Amino acid sequence: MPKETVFKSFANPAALEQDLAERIARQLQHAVDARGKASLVVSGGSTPLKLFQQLSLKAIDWSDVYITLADERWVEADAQDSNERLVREHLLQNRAANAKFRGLKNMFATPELGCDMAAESLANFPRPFDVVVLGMGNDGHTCSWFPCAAELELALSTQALCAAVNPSTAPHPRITLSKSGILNSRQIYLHLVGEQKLAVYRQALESDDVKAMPIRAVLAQHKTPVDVFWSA
Ligand SMILES: O=C(O)[C@H](O)[C@@H](O)[C@H](O)[C@H](O)COP(=O)(O)O
Repeated sequence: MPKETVFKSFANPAALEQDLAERIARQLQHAVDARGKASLVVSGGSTPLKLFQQLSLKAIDWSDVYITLADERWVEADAQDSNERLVREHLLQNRAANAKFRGLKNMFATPELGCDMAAESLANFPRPFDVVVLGMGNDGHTCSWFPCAAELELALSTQALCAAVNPSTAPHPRITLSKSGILNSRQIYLHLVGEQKLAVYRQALESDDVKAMPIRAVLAQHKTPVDVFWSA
């Protein structure tokens, strides 16, 4: 289990989003006050959209906040399935429009070719990352660490910041932050909504077989605090 696991349960997603947005904003501002700038890593998917909206309204020094993605589909930045598009439309709005955003997709044809450049583009991000917000799929993936992917082992073992992944169970080639990249953080939040995600989370706690459920790479470690925020 992580060194400081907290499980917070909420009656509805709105209550969770309000609380989590407040926590993240406080931690980002604290990082800016302490070190001059802050870094935030967010996930795509459907779960965080309203959290992004809440966060975008917070009155913090957004121009000192560096934001990137936990993973990205290798599609154009304005494509429907792009996590960058999602972040631009939902997070980089209101007060957060001043944040410094760097996506992971670049001009290379494949994530394999674009991996090094994606990592280099994050060179001026404060590390450890101040806050990382992760989601989880019903197959136990987080980031783009898909159980089925041939590249999973590399994504979990490389010391490089980024890895390419070609999942057979999800659309698009992907680029993902590696396990070492994600765990080099001051705080990880796992954001889960609904009974099914709760059941998957409980299942993940039952074993340490990371290949079967890669979220275990985050849950079964002692380096970085993980707070689980779940709502019905
Ligand atoms: O780009 C992505 O898809 C993600 O970063 C991914 O890891 C996501 O967080 C989970 O698949 C949960 O997705 P939902 O929030 O849609 O359930």
